[in-house]
Amino acid sequence: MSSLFEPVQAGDLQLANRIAMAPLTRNRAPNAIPTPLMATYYTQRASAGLLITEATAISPQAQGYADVPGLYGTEQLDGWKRVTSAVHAAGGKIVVQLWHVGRVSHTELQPDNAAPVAPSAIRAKTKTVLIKDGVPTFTETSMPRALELEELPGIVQDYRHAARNAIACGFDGVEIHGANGYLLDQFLKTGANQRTDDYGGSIKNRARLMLEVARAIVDEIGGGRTGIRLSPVTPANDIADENPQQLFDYLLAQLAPLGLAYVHVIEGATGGPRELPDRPFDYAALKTVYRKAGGQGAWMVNNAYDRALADAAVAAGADIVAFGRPFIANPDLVTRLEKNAPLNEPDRATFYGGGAAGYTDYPTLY
Ligand SMILES: C=C(C(=O)O)c1ccccc1
Repeated sequence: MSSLFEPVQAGDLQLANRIAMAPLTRNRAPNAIPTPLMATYYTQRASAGLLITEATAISPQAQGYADVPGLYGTEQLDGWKRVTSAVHAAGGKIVVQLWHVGRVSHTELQPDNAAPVAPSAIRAKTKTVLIKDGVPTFTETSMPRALELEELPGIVQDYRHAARNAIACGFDGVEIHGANGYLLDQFLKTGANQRTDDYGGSIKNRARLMLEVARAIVDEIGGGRTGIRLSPVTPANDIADENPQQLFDYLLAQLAPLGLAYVHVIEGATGGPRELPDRPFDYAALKTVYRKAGGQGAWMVNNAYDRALADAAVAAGADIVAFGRPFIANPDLVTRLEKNAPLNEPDRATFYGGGAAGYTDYPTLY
């Protein structure tokens, strides 16, 4: 029976163990430029089988929170090269999560203070983070405008270009952020997408943009270096769909032939309950659909896992378990899990914004 602590292959990625660090937004990249402190932070956690970076904007339009990194400007790429070099020197593997926030943004963060973009002009009842007088401040998102059909190929190109940049920066691959009510998830789901053109209405049409992006990235860097993150039933950022099981069965069947390195599935509400009585979902059935359609990518599971739950998931067939908040406070989480050692508790007050406090100052066991 597989163990959390044994090596695993995910596409082209040979991982030392089955523990991944989930993407964690930390708002510590002023002007979207990764800092030396970020290189320290990721390197401290390099014992993870796979590091997945915090969500990283593919373009200025893709930005939705203050001080989150980008992957489209020279200084940003130089910052990321410092991160990947340091992680590789420590023996780690790292992929970057490619992000377009869509409607989860604010005019203050958009080029020319424009309205954020979305599949439809429907405001998300959620908040984003602006920095006001140096203080991270949760602020209502702005009313978005609906993207014109003619704009969509350009967004697909932005994803392709970001994937090319990622490899040039030394990343081992990319993770497509298709979850948590951001742009690609907005197009997928009926609560945010009420278009009447080829990108709205039917399940096939609503999945179109996500699949065009996935195919473009696979064409650019290869499926073996491409993962995707999905959240079938999360309510994050005011997202919902009328029939998630049918929607994701279709999506996974279409993703199966792409040879992806992994499929990363958030179970339940992101950072919240794993079971949602009003939003039932059969994850095992979804994995079966993916495998029956020929999908061979590693199956990565996430949300509120601990050692016992992770062992059970791996015994039941999960290939990788992603841990989020535990990695914030425990840079040596792999060792602590293996030894069933106590975990440091994360300080929520320093999750978003700031400097070394609550970022690189958590103690290790040894
Ligand atoms: C990128 C995020 C996600 O995927 O939920 C995020 C953004 C801001 C705060 C927490 C998480």
